[in-house]
Amino acid sequence: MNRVKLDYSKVLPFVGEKEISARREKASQALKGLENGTCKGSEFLGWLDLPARITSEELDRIEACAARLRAETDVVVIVGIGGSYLGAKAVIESMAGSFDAFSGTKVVFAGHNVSEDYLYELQEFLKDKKFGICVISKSGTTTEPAVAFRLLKEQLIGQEGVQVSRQRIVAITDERKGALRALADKEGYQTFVIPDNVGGRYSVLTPVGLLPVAIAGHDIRALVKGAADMRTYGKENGAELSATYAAVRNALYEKGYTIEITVNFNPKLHYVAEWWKQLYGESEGKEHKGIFPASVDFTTDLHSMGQYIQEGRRDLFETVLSVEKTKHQLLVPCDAHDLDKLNYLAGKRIDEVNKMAELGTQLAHVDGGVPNIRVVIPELTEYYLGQLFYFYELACGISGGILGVNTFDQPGVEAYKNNMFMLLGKPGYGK
Ligand SMILES: O=P(O)(O)OC[C@H]1O[C@](O)(CO)[C@@H](O)[C@@H]1O
Repeated sequence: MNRVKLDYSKVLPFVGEKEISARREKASQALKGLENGTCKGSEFLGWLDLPARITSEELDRIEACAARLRAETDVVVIVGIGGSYLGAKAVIESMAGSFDAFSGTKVVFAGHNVSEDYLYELQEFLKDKKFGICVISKSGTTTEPAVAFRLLKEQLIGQEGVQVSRQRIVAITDERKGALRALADKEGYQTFVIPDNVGGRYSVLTPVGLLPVAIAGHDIRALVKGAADMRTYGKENGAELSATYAAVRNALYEKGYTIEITVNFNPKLHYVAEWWKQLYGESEGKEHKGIFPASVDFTTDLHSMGQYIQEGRRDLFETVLSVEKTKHQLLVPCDAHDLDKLNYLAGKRIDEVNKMAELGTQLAHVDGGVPNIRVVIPELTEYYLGQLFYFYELACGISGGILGVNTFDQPGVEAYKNNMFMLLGKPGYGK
């Protein structure tokens, strides 16, 4: 099986194999805790075998719903925040053409902020369009998507009437409880279920990620297959890939490298890093512990963040997402006058320039004292994204186990919500 690979050779000048092996033992213990359900937060382990559990009938149902919405609408608004939008956004941004949005995109996002101008401008954009809404919330009560959904539902009813709106709204939420479940059942919306035992940041392979990706016209069966193959591969070798990444990053953390920067050299991966930041930040940032997840887009950000990474505080390490094969081919043109002195590149693939920038940057940052992990993705397809998602999910479960936190809860997210509710005068939240 051609697969995602891990190269931690550029970490060894900072932490030796012995230190990494010591964490591998902890990783094996953490993996056992996941596999036999004895870890903290074990009520949220539904993601572990999710890829194999997804039935062809469920994929059929998701694809049929996507086809219906694609046929009936000009655009579908995906309403959700955190894990209820980042997985879908990551796949869609990775698979879409860089300028597709300018030639009529099929999906737009809302509910991932509570910006008045964003929502106003979205409503203006939708005024002359036949649109659908895919509203996603596991709890069914998160404020940002709820505000966006209230606005968009009202607009859809205003533009198309109640009956049509009921056909154009699909809800993805809890099977039985929550405000969105109650509303969807009352209005008769088509619904899909987020399994109780799958947390939001682990839900990309549930309808949360799969339906928006299918609406956008991408291959959800390949996405699931990639994740399933990575699960199978892991079962055959003690989750070697994920356990190694977890062991290496924890060995670095224990040596004072407390910030991990996920780097891409392909801008389409920007939202994969955003998805990764929630997965790792919300899983590990507890008890005043955890590696802070950051991200940069190279070589773009080498012209903004490059100085800090090269010569700032030495508490950083990088994980570079490297896509081996580009989708297209393009050569540097030759110029008769060569006034820009670029003819030394003439005839070379643009990707060769990018790959040498990647290697040159890794070498410079290692020389500057920044350990470098490299995750190699054969090519940017739904299949390899599925592998990558599962690799990161399993590694996160293991890494949180090594850190000793409950990887699967997120108590800290309630603090801002309670203050916001109190400040907004929500009943029962005091003054
Ligand atoms: O799907 P929901 O319940 O609206 O939650 C959205 C996001 O908000 C969080 O609960 C944090 O507030 C994340 O864990 C989750 O992915």
